[in-house]
Order: sequence, then C-alpha cells, then structure tokens
Amino acid sequence: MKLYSYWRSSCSWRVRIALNLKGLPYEYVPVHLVKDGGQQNSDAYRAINPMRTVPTLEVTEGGRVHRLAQSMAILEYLEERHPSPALLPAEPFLRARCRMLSEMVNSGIQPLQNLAVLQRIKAELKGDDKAWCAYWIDRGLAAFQEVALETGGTYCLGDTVSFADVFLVPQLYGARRFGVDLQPYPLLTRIEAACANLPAFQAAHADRQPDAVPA
Ligand SMILES: N[C@@H](CCC(=O)N[C@@H](CS)C(=O)NCC(=O)O)C(=O)O
Repeated sequence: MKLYSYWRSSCSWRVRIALNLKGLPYEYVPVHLVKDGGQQNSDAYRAINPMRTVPTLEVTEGGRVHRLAQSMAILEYLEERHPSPALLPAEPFLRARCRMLSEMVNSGIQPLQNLAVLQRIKAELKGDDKAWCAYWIDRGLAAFQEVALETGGTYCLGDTVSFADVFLVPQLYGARRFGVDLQPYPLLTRIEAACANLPAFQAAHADRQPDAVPA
C-alpha cells in the first residue's frame, strides 16, 4: 500500500495510526501542503485525488490499483479488509457511538480548521484565522469530552482502542498548535497519554514522519 500523506495532516495521521495498529506496512509518499502553492493542488496530485487533500491510500488488489480518499472511508475499508485487531466495537450501540465521536472530529472540527479554509479566511476576509480555529476546536472538544465521559475508560470506548481514539489524538495536537487550552479536557488528555504508550501511535506521530520539519 502507498499512503499519500503530510506529516502534520491530522487526517493522514489517522490513517497512519490505523495501518500501524493493524500491522500493515505501507510506502509513505509525502505531499507538501504548503510548498509550491501546495502540492495537493498540482495537476499530478489532482489526478490522484480530485478533492486536493491528503490522505489518499493506494491499494493494489487482484492486479488493480484502487485509490481511496477520505480518512473515514479508508478506516472503514481497513476494518473490513483487515478486521483484526478490531477498531470498531462489536456491539451496535457502541459501534455507533464510536462513529459518532469520530465524526465529531471528522466533520465537526477538522473541516473548519482545514488549510484551504484558513487561507481564505486570512487572505480574502482578512480574518484572524488562528482565533477562528481555536474557537471551533475548543467548542468541538468540549462536546467530544461530554460524550466520551459516558463511555470512556482507558480509551474513548472502555479499555480498547477504537476509531474514536484514532481521530482524537491528532486533533489534540492541532488544538495545541492553535493555542487551545486543554486544561478543561482532562479525560481527553488522559486518553491521549494512554495512546502515546502504544507503538502504533508513537510511529504515526507527526514529528516522526520522513517529511517532518523540526521545530
Ligand atoms: N474529510 C477528509 C479531509 C481531508 C483533508 O482536509 N485533508 C487536509 C489535511 S488534514 C488537506 O489535505 N488539506 C489541504 C488543503 O486544505 O489545501 C479526510 O478525512 O480525509
């Protein structure tokens, strides 16, 4: 498998964690989201992913190359194709709660802090892109914690790692980047610390990627 990724992209990070948790090796193809006006906007990359975003996972199966985009769709594919270890709970209610928490990040927070959105806010609306981001991330995390309190154990859903943790951890990195105070979210930072003990999360960390820029 080949993963088109950017070190600091939270959506790519989710897929890296899931691939690692499932023990699936992959080739890392860096797509620089800022350099050259953003390599995601190049004709070559648009042919790979018309949404001009990372991640894209390329899978060769039965002699055919399949390209998958949208981290949630990729995670669902990995879960179906490589069910063990399971990243979705077996029980239908918990399964839905897991997807619910994941979507709170996937559609409730990340799209509002996406690079292309921030560039427009700053350049065209002359707005404060960082304050915009911090507001939506904070609001989203507050809701996430409230929901996670009902099911949280070591991780978001009891004591087993799931999609919800895979979505949460990169989002907390983004929160710090945009100056969000995480003091009000002790459950979330506790879960983050538990995930940080796992090799799959460690290897997926932004700073450990081949295209990472040292601070
Ligand atoms: N819903 C998509 C979102 C993908 C996305 O927005 N990726 C960001 C990085 S996390 C990106 O490539 N942004 C490029 C841009 O805004 O120009 C997913 O989950 O994969």
